[in-house]
Amino acid sequence: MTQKREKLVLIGNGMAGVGTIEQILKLGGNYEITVFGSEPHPNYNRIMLSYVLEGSKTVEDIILNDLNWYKDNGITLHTGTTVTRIDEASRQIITADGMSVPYDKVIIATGSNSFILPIPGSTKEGVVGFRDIADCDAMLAAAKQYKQAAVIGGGLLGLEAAKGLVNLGMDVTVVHLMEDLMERQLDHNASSMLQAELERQGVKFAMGKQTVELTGEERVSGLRFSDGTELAADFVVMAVGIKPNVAVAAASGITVNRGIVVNDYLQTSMHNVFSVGECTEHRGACYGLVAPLFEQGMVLAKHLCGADTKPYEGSVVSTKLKISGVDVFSAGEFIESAEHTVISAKDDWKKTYKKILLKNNIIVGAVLFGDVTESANLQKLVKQGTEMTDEIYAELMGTGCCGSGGAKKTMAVETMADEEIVCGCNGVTKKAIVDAVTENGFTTVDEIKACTGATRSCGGCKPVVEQILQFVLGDSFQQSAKQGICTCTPLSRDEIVAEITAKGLKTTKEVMNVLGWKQEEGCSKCRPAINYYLGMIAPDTHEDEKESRFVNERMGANIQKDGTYTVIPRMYGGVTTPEDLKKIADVSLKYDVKVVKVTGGQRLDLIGVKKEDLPKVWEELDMPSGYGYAKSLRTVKTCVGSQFCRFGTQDSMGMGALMERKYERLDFPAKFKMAVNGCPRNCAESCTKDIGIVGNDGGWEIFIGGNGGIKPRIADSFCKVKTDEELIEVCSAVMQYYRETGNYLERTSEWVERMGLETIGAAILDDEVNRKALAARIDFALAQVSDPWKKLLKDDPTRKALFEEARV
Ligand SMILES: Cc1cc2nc3c(=O)[nH]c(=O)nc-3n(C[C@H](O)[C@H](O)[C@H](O)COP(=O)(O)OP(=O)(O)OC[C@H]3O[C@@H](n4cnc5c(N)ncnc54)[C@H](O)[C@@H]3O)c2cc1C
Ligand SMILES: NC(=O)c1ccc[n+]([C@@H]2O[C@H](COP(=O)([O-])OP(=O)(O)OC[C@H]3O[C@@H](n4cnc5c(N)ncnc54)[C@H](O)[C@@H]3O)[C@@H](O)[C@H]2O)c1
Ligand code: SF4
Ligand code: FES
Repeated sequence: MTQKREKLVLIGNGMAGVGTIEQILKLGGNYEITVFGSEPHPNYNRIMLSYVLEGSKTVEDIILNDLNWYKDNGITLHTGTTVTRIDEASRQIITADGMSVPYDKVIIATGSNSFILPIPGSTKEGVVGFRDIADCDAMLAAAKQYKQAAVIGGGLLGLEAAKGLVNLGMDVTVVHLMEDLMERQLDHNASSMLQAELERQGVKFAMGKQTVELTGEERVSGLRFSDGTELAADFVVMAVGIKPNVAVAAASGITVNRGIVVNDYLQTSMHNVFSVGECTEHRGACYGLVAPLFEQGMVLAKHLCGADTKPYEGSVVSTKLKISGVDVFSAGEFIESAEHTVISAKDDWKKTYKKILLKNNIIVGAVLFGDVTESANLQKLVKQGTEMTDEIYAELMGTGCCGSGGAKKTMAVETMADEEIVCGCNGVTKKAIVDAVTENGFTTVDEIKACTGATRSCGGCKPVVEQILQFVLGDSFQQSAKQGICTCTPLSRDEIVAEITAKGLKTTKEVMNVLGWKQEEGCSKCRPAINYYLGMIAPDTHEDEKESRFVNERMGANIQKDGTYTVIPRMYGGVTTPEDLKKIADVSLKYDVKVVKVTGGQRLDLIGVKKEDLPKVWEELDMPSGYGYAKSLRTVKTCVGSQFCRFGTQDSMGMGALMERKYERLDFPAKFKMAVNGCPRNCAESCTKDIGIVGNDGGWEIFIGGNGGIKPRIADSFCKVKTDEELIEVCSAVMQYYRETGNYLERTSEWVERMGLETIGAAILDDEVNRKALAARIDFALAQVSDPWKKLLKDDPTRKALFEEARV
């Protein structure tokens, strides 16, 4: 006779609750599981909402367990269903919509709610917290319609929200109560360095301000502060902390304080009812970060499965701000007092800061800014209450002899317990990583990420994951530690390019075969990259492999949400003629183009062309493609310049058109944008372009490495030239050097940072022979390119296969 399974009900479908269920499943717990969640989504990674807002991830990307996972594990899931109370007498869970479900055991994991300041105006339209997908959607929508945002609260959440809104194009002011940002994690030094860096990235600050009212009619229009000053804002995000959500527990008669009170085995005051996550109060502490929640979940899962477990004794927390270009870390105690011994180093030139606090020679806390390479190590030392020694000091402060660091670091992971969580964001233990190496043969961080989830969120655990790999793989680590371009190969980009050149490899298949790819067919990461490298190395003989290109490049147009495409005809230098405009209008009317949009690069974008109409549209336009989809020169934006403008000293329109004609159609590692301006007023915004050109001092100034996208970067001034010929030679050399040394998909903004401006200058400005050779090589490559549409329109079979049959 089979044993009757106990009914386990989870209230709260968030990271802590579902993390516990995952552990129970791993331990083979024999439960019939039901999950209730108020949100309409399956379990997702709340941490990554900051990336959704920033635009680097979508909601789909952050789903941790999709609906199939629940089904596959026999879990009954009720989304969009709020539990109101637990009826102990009848052992039933009662929901707001009248459902009652029997239980044997219950886990409450209802998380927290955003704390909304109880001030007049806080319920006005345009005021949100930042907690869930719905809040994130509200912020994304507001950014499209409104421009002036205020984020109240300069903690972790407020700063990540502010940076996200800046990326969305809003003018953002962080309003902070204290004089120091993140005062719960950072000391004054780190805090001011952080503020300076964020100001550089476009965030504004109003410090030491207490908001007493949100003004406006129905919609918020501003903030009023206690000192009588005001700030205009048509959108307000409250990020002033969280409030544990104890509603279900309180309504059920369970003891609550700030959170739901539990003992060391996560038991509440009600028999058979447990609690984990942000809603929980353990030994007087409520946590607001995921690492402690996973630690709680691990103890509870073992307890519920009858496995041996130590009691939960509390957690030491550490934080990492998820804003690119801002490296800040804090763990344990961070404000010094008389009982502390302080070790610190501040470097105003490198903009780095390190502070370590000792109490009776035990490492009790640390703050890092700028260089966080020691963060994982420090986190562990603080957590274990390690005594400071000469060796550890040398390791942390970089004063030891070189060569011994690696060994010491692996010693640190060697002493780590198997069950210790390495990746706080995803609850991955040391054992899970070791198993992924020993049982599955994985050898790289990427493979560990795909298998276990470690490093998938904030990335803060990557150094420890690397150290574990080093520890388990020993001598063979060096070979695998260098990251391949994808999981199909341990070879780096440079090694692949060298092998292709040395062995004269001709096709992606050949490269994969000869260089021993783990997956015969490669993957979507390596195939387009190799196709690019092959074309860059042998522009005259390489046969472009359409099947290795991304869909937009195969189709020669950008696919849209609704499955239609956009068509961008080339307009050299952003200049057109009445005849071309008429052609565009006629074709748009004939093929029912829904919207004609002027792009940021001064082109016309015909949006909503059906796939089967694409060849006819191009045929009838009879204009070159603007390559709006390609990893090649997109546009050369120009200002009016000396032909018409009163200030113009150079012919920017003429030079822009010349440049666009010269460099169009050639493949680059990533998309490439240019601008040409007639004078330093810079109306066509050279500073955010891969190459920006500005008429200056009777000649031209060349800027490189600018970017206005997700990771904005102001271009660096590269050099000044006197003549048009010099201008073209330098631009040609920069482009070819980028083509030859850039990683596939690496924008020039990243390339300049990686290579260093000095290296690029040495290769191009200081070495005339090399400059001329680079310029000659790009001319040779340019001589091989042709209009793809002209070719395609004559190639019936390809045209049919691409545009008239179902697959793309
Ligand atoms: C934007 C953002 C970024 C963050 N970044 C980080 C980070 O980088 N690092 C870090 O460690 N932490 C970060 N955090 C905090 C982290 O996300 C939380 O600590 C963690 O998600 C809490 O998990 P939880 O399961 O306890 O609560 P939650 O994730 O809040 O889950 C609780 C769930 O229960 C549901 N629920 C509540 N009441 C009921 C009810 N009565 N019936 C049914 N369902 C109910 C809620 O709708 C919710 O879905 C971030 C938080 C946010 C908002
Ligand atoms: N990278 C990360 O680890 C990360 C990112 C986002 C959120 N989170 C977590 O999410 C939770 C919420 O984050 P949070 O930043 O809102 O909480 P928080 O409590 O860490 O910070 C709130 C901040 O708001 C300030 N504040 C309070 N009242 C204010 C007022 N009236 N006006 C202006 N400022 C005021 C406080 O001084 C404090 O610095 C926290 O638990 C946090 O740890 C973590
Ligand atoms: S950048 Fe100078 S030349 Fe060009 S339009 Fe502006 S003011 Fe005129
Ligand atoms: S600790 Fe954040 S991804 Fe691992």
